[in-house]
Amino acid sequence: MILLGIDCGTQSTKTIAVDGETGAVLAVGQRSHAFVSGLAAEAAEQDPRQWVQALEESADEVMKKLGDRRREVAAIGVSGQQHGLVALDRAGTPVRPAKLWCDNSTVVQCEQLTAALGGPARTVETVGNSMRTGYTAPKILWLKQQEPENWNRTATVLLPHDYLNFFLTGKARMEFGDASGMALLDVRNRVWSEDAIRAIGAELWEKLPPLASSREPVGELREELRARWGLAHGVMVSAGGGDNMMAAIGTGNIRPGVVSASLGTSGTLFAYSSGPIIDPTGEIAGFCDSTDAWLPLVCTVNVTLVTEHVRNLFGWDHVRFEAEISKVPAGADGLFFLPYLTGERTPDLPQATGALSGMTLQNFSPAHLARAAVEGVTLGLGYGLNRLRSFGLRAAETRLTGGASKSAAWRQICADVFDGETVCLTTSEGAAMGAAIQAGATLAGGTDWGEALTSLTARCVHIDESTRCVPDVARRAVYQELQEVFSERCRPVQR
Ligand SMILES: Nc1ncnc2c1ncn2[C@@H]1O[C@H](COP(=O)(O)OP(=O)(O)O)[C@@H](O)[C@H]1O
Ligand SMILES: O=C(CO)[C@@H](O)[C@H](O)COP(=O)(O)O
Repeated sequence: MILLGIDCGTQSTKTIAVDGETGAVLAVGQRSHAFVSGLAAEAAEQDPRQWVQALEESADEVMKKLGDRRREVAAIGVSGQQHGLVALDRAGTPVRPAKLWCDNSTVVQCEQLTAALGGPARTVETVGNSMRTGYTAPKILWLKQQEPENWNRTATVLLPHDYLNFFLTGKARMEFGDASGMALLDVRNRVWSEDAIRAIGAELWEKLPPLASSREPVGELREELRARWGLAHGVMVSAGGGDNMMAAIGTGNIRPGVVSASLGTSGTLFAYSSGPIIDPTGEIAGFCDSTDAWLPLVCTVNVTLVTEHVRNLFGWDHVRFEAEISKVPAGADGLFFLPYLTGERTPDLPQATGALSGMTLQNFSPAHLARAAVEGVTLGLGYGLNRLRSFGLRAAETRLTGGASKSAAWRQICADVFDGETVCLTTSEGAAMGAAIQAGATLAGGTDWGEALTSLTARCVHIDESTRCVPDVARRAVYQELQEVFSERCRPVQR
């Protein structure tokens, strides 16, 4: 039995084929997507049709590598960047590009929705989350206010992974995990919040697809795609979920006592919880996971968007970037980079800008700037980790996944900043792996679902001991001091 996991991240879509018996990754395919260009600085959009093309082409690549074994593909799971607004017309065509999780153009709509729900505290009470520009509810209100014609043409509102499920099966549906990131779901009870929907407009009810358990399959793969990829009949598509929900599964974060961090375009830290975790400040997102439990999570927007920007400024490849940051000591000889190049979600600073300080003739160099950038974004994650820890969400080690977890120097900086060991899994594609595992559990179905999830995770998810990093006493002391400097300089917005 072969399971396909597809992860539509912000920068690319990856498809992996996993042997359901041995847990081995048999093939990987990847295609990039781009942001829409020429938008205002605070906007971030992508054309959902690019995701479809990237899915098709990355899956084509995987099928080619699988050869005759493609006939063993039994199920597909889809993971997707969270929160993006995909608005479809009656024919199932996007009415406009998708506004993404890192789009900060909805500050006004966040304020309006927060006021309509009775203020910040009542908002968190109602949906388990505060209104953040990253979430979907303010994007929906923005569409209604700014583009009424597109809003009137919108028949169905979906999230990125739901849209890909729709492409694969022809069925529009949402599941609890990704839906919890809309700030429209009462996350405690996993039902739509009537108050939140009323705050946008009653017509939204008709535009929301059915909402179901993350354990329920969406349907069967469409015949046209089955034939294109040369698969057997009856390939099942599972519910899938947001990329962090899927990365939780793909890093073995399906029981209490595990903390994972994803270093993708965004930085996220999350932990499985058997009950809802609601942070009155909204800094910890009170998300559901995609196994019908919960996934308290902290997300920072400025991670590889910042380090890639610096890397590109100097025209370095990743090997050179790694070498440059490795030759600068912890603390970058006093150069401090507050990394808010694109606003920030945690803390709630959607209109923040970045800052460099402590420059001297000695430290104002490309290598120092690169090191300070990595340190700045990692301190941003450290701020979030401390918040999770204050809610008792702790682990002996942090499991790292996502593109930047391939950097050994960055992994060590994480261990030193987090003051705890870090380790990677044998595949850095945690979200795609989680999607494949969820697909396998859904094949087992019914009362066997949980057991199948556990045994598949045991077969497929393995710690790579060669990547383990242990905090160094001297560097840890440097970063503890810098973590305090960081907390002083980032001031959350008071609403
Ligand atoms: N060796 C590396 N060192 C640092 N960053 C890396 C390395 N390899 C990949 N990355 C970064 O990882 C990011 C992509 O990670 P990924 O998890 O695929 O993101 P997403 O899912 O958001 O598209 C890119 O910004 C890329 O620069
Ligand atoms: O907004 C969030 C989490 O709340 C982001 O984590 C997105 O889900 C994008 O993920 P990556 O593309 O960075 O993996």
